[in-house]
Amino acid sequence: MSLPIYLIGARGCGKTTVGLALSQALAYAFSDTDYFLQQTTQQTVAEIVAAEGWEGFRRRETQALMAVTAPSTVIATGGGMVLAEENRRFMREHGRVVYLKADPEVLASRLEAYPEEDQRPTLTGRPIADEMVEVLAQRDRLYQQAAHHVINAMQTPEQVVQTLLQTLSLARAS
Ligand SMILES: Nc1ncnc2c1ncn2[C@@H]1O[C@H](COP(=O)(O)OP(=O)(O)OP(=O)(O)O)[C@@H](O)[C@H]1O
Ligand SMILES: O=C(O)C1=C[C@@H](O)[C@@H](O)[C@H](O)C1
Ligand SMILES: [Mg+2]
Repeated sequence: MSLPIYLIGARGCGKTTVGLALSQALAYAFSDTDYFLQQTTQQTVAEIVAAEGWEGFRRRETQALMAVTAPSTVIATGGGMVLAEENRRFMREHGRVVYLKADPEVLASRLEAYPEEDQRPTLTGRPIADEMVEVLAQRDRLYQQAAHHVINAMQTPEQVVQTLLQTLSLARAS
């Protein structure tokens, strides 16, 4: 059995989209911490945050990360998973961690096209483009710190999957 692969990065970088395709290419299982939370609570992110605040959501997110961790699994994490040092350490110790990195303008244009506000309630109260700049300014360092590999996520999903496959097999060989 192989170590889990954790995909990290900001909202819209493609963790869910690319993660599912990568799992199929590797014949791995696929889990998504946001989806896991939605299924286990029967609530959207927006509903959890309204009831328990972001603090409550973050607590649940840490539990979700541990619950979905399993061998031969691609795990799409929530965009804020790296905020807790505990989560960064857990992922690095239990698997391979890949940061899907993209510029804020690219992320904002993807999210403006498909906001999915139930799953992505505002983090700052500011327009998406401004929020993305602010969030990346705060988190880029944390994504870099947590990651074993950094991948350019501003390619088509198919290209991102190919880059991931190459990067992960090179990593295994070295
Ligand atoms: N490489 C890509 N090129 C173009 N569009 C993409 C790419 N990856 C994802 N998208 C699109 O961007 C949107 C967000 O993608 P996705 O839900 O996979 O992001 P995410 O990283 O899982 O975000 P979140 O942190 O909110 O869960 C979707 O509409 C998806 O189709
Ligand atoms: O970037 C974030 O903080 C978030 C990203 C989403 O995946 C969800 O986990 C939630 O909307 C929070
Ligand atoms: Mg996602």
